[in-house]
Amino acid sequence: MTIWARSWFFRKNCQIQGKNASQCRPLARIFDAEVGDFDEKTIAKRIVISPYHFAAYPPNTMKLNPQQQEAVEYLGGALFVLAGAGSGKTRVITEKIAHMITQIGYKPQHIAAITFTNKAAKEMQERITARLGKTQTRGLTVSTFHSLGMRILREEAPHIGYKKNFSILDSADSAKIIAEILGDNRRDAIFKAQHQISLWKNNLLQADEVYAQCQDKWQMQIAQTYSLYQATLQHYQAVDFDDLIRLPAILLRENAEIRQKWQARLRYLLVDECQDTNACQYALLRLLTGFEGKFTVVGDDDQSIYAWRGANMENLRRLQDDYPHIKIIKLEQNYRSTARILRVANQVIGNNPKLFPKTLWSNLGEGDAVKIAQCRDEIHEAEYVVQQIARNKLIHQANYADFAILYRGNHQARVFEDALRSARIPYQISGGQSFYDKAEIKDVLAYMRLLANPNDDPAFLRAATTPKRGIGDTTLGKLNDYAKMHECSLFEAAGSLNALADLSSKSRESVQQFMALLHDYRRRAECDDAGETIQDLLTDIQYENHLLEMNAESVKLAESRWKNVQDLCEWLARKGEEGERNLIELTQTIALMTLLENKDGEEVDAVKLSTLHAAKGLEYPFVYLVGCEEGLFPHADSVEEGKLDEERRLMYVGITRAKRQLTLTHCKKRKRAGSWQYPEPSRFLDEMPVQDLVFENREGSGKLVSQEMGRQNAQNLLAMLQQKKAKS
Ligand SMILES: Nc1ncnc2c1ncn2[C@@H]1O[C@H](COP(=O)(O)OP(=O)(O)OP(=O)(O)O)[C@@H](O)[C@H]1O
Ligand SMILES: [Mg+2]
Repeated sequence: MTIWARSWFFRKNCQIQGKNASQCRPLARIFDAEVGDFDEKTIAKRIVISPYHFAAYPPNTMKLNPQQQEAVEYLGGALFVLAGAGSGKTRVITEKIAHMITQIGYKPQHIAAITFTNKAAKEMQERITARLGKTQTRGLTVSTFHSLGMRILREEAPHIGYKKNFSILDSADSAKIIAEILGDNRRDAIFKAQHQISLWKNNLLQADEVYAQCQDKWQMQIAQTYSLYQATLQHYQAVDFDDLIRLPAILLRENAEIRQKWQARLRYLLVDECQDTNACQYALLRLLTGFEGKFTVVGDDDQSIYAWRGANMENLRRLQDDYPHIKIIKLEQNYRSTARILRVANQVIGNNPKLFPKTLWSNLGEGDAVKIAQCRDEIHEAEYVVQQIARNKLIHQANYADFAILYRGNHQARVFEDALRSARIPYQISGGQSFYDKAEIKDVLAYMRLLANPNDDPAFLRAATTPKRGIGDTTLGKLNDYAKMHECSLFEAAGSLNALADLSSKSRESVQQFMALLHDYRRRAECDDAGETIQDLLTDIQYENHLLEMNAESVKLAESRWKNVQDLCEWLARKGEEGERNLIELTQTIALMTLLENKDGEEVDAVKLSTLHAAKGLEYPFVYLVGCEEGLFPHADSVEEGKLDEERRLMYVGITRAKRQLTLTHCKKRKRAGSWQYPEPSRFLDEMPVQDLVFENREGSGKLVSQEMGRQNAQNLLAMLQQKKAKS
């Protein structure tokens, strides 16, 4: 049996796969010599014994195809690599960086690669480091637009009226500010206002520019809210998520000197997933690359799924207007999925209007038919999927990490978690509640923010009251009144003798003790490692005890929360060892991670549970796309708002995550908001080529019906689907 080496962009840097370790090791060494500088231990870690892959894939050449090669070598000006899913766009970016450094002589510090998530950035960085070694990649920027924006802001903050220790507010903090301005606590109203402000910001519109565009009274009110919100942020020396890109873009647009400085610093930009850039990100790209257009962007219009966040795939078309000489390279070979999976994907997306026509083919063989399974309800659906995972793992001797369960909304995850837990199958959730969104992490972060930036009132409010220390609502109310009257921060108010004079002696003492603690740790933060400082602070405030008291009903829960805090401290300590000791910068970095995604966990062998949005760019041998029902996927709101095309692109993204086997499930009934609903199967299932599908129905007992009966049921279902189609 032959053994071969496969590169994996997203799961690990490199894996050598073979029948057993002794077969792999010699190859790993050869591979190692070719692509990286791994030590023996790393090689051992990278060996994955998986006869499943062994049987499933033809030997995979690492060689780029001619179009990829052309894209890698082209440095004549702006380049747009336009291609469908799994065609190696992301690979082109990593290979191009390697090529530019090793063959052309670019200095790594002059190159910046922009990815969509921190996780993708981390993986790309690891991949390039494995390819070129640490020394050759020192100084290379691989980050998200937000991280790059933060870097620019950190350096240029004074030019836009900010100090370098600005805070980054999370969405909950900004919602609170908006609620206060609106004088409205209804979640819907706040969310709508927040969303509108965010859209304006992402379209690079300043508060005073939006008035002219307002179409109704509500918009006028939100425009006013936007102005006040921005003034509040400035007062707190804080920025929100959108500002991280908007402010640098405005700064570079208006200040030629700073623009030239950054253009000289970042001489070549490579952007992955460019179909999801919004107006602000596009403006930043243009401002950083100048008229010469020294950039490569890669993207797929069929995978644009972030319009709700202001992403605009018209940017892809604008590229051609803004850079008339831009070179366009199309990649058409898909290296990820079997032909049947690809046909299903192509036919579904074929129902959308085409921005750029392209074809996609694969030579990985026909593969298995795509399975459509009907389940009784969501519990049955979860049991079915888990059963299939256990079965396939055994048959194909696959790893757990080869399986992904993808869904439209986070709320769908819980039943799958329950089923996986009872089957004792390890799993990892991504795209769900972020590690950094957890209350205990936000508590610690509030202290860090306050130590870094005492003007940060939201952080002051949280820290002052966690753990409880005798500073109650009345005291905070009085401090707040004083701060408003004197236009100062709560921190300044709490330090003012005049403000304290208004408090009872007990409250005054509590505030003074709190202030003494802050002063003490602010001094320490200036010279000590952030990790040590925070660890000592947590001991001082007896934070572990606080968690035990708050979770008196479950010691286990308290322990797991404390463990999360310890994880954060370990992360800080690790950063300290790597030379990043500055509390201000670390706080900003963590805040950004809060806003973007989960904690970067160690890659473990576990089934992945993910929203479809969070699965972008990733790939798995076995994919279960669950809840394919009208109302859920496509989502009822999208249908109502006429955003079916975007839902269809999301389906395309989901289908194209699968390498070998794809199963789509739907339920006959589902409990929503406490009552049973009987949804129709998703219209996207009707759009799939019948010859590439098999239908699997299950009888009441939960046992699989015989193959023959299954076929019979499939015929019935098919007839039903066709009837439905004819009716519509
Ligand atoms: N020339 C090639 N030979 C063999 N495998 C390749 C080649 N190019 C890419 N691949 C593999 O194909 C898979 C898909 O590549 P990649 O993730 O770069 O595609 P993509 O176009 O970025 O996909 P997506 O649109 O989902 O982001 C990866 O496993 C990658 O290693
Ligand atoms: Mg990609």
